[in-house]
Amino acid sequence: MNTIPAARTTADLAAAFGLDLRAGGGAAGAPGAAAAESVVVTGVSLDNRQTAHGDLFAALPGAHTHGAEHARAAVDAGAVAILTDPDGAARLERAGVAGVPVLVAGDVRGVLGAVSAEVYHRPAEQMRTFGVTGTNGKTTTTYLLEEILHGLGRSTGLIGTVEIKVGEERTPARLTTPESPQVQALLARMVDAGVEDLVMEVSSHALALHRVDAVVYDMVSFTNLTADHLDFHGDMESYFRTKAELFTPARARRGVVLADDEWGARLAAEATIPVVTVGSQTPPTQPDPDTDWLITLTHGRPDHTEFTLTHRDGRSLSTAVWMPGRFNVLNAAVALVMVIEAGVSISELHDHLRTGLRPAVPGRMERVADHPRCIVDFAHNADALELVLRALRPTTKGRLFVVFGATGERDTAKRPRMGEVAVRGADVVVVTDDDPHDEDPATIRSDVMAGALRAVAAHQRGGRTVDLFEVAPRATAIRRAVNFAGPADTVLIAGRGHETIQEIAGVEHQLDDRDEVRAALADRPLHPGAS
Ligand SMILES: CC(=O)N[C@H]1[C@@H](OP(=O)(O)OP(=O)(O)OC[C@H]2O[C@@H](n3ccc(=O)[nH]c3=O)[C@H](O)[C@@H]2O)O[C@H](CO)[C@@H](O)[C@@H]1O[C@H](C)C(=O)N[C@@H](C)C(=O)N[C@H](CCC(=O)O)C(=O)O
Ligand SMILES: Nc1ncnc2c1ncn2[C@@H]1O[C@H](COP(=O)(O)OP(=O)(O)OP(=O)(O)O)[C@@H](O)[C@H]1O
Repeated sequence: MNTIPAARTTADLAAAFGLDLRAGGGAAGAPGAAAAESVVVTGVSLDNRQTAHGDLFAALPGAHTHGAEHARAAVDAGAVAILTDPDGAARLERAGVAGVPVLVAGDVRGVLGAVSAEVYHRPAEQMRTFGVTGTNGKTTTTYLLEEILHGLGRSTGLIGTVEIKVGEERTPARLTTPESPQVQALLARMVDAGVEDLVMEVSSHALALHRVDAVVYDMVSFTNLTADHLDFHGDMESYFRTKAELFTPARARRGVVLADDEWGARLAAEATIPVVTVGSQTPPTQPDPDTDWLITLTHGRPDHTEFTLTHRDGRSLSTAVWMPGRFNVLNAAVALVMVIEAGVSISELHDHLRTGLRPAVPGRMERVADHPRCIVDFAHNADALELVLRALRPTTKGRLFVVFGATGERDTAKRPRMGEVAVRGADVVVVTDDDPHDEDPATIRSDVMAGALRAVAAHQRGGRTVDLFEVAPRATAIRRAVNFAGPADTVLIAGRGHETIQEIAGVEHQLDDRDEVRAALADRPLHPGAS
């Protein structure tokens, strides 16, 4: 619900965005031309199931349907005007949808962000905005940023994969970056709730699908780019170019780029906004001597890593991040540099940094139990899986188990690669289901197994043994791994993190990896350990 007095007439919107205003498509019962011009719009929606009274209903062409097919239902739900493309307008006319004015644009997605921002009174301009992009690390970095900003006494709002937070109010998220009407409505609610800083994940889908048009972030960051979402982007080059769009003046004012990988280095060189670079000097990567902020890992402990961040000009800070994995130091460094480059001095951060950063990120390296140590993580591509296994190895006294699968109807190329890295990094590999969606789970598992088996064969030649199992359903796989593990072992359950719904053939099943671990441990009296 938007409590900002959003109000724009259809004539205002038509004039501002060059839209063709039609009085109800000429159908019987349509308002006259004058009436059509003065209809007041108080919100925007693009799904009839989320339409409220006073909304402009954006009827978009989609991969499955045209929103115009749902316009009648949207009007019944209270929509007072429709924004669509010429095809949509023709559909409305054919279906005899009447009674509300129709605004026509050549490319509805192309104008929707700006239209939504206008209807909600451009809320992004009324707070400080931070956006984070990258294949991995967006969610973690946003929670780190939120923690740092809270430490400074700021009131924050957060939009990301796990949840949406407006002040104290928390709602589970459906997309990493919502569609533009929801983004603008949320931002308006945040302004209303007194939020000073917005912290938000910006996915590559969001950039390609215009979900954050009309938001010019004050500070953006890039964590990394690795193979994922190639079903949508086609190849790494176009995936990179989509992400790089965030580092242009139309979308952001300043940026922070983690330049450890070739993509980061290239982004820093090609960005058309001022950017600072962050780099680490831990082997195997060597930072560019021109790196602005250098990360040095000082002490790796089982639960936290201490590190120092030094600017070329001599400024320096030391702190720790209480999440396992070198990659979480990088996430923490990016979050800190974003805040510092936004104008906060290191001395202002001092008290907070003394205790280190301890964000509670649901389903990200979340330690669910000890003896065996059971960790639930969201690693769902080959790079993340490899890094997580590498991060857990030094603190695993016994064997390292991994239970994971791959998502259905998404990037199929990553499946065998995930199988390979699991075998390379773990001692016991259990391949199971992730979210199959409408794809046959057995086919997905066999794609993952193909890579895993190749890697097992290679390892055997090298004299190392890895136990490989295929177990479904997922709850059984978790149970087997937990039962089989000894107290000194580590069991990583990867891929679903915070998620609680598993979709199989259109049916949603309740499944929370963390609950499954706890249940399995509860049935294992010899090795109690659930925390
Ligand atoms: C590939 C993609 O992003 N698709 C998005 C696209 O779906 P689509 O083209 O299939 O839409 P459609 O189902 O044909 O519907 C067309 C229009 O009719 C409307 N409609 C449809 C049915 C109905 O009953 N009523 C109705 O009004 C829809 O809202 C839509 O506006 O438009 C829909 C609504 O506008 C989005 O919800 C949908 O995201 C889907 C759910 C999705 O899964 N997207 C993922 C891939 C995504 O965006 N992921 C990124 C990245 C995450 C990461 O980094 O890991 C994210 O930001 O979440
Ligand atoms: N900087 C990083 N580099 C590589 N891997 C990382 C990094 N940070 C986190 N990861 C791994 O990737 C997983 C996803 O992390 P996170 O949720 O923070 O990223 P994300 O970009 O939000 O992912 P998604 O867009 O899929 O939601 C983590 O569970 C961890 O395994």
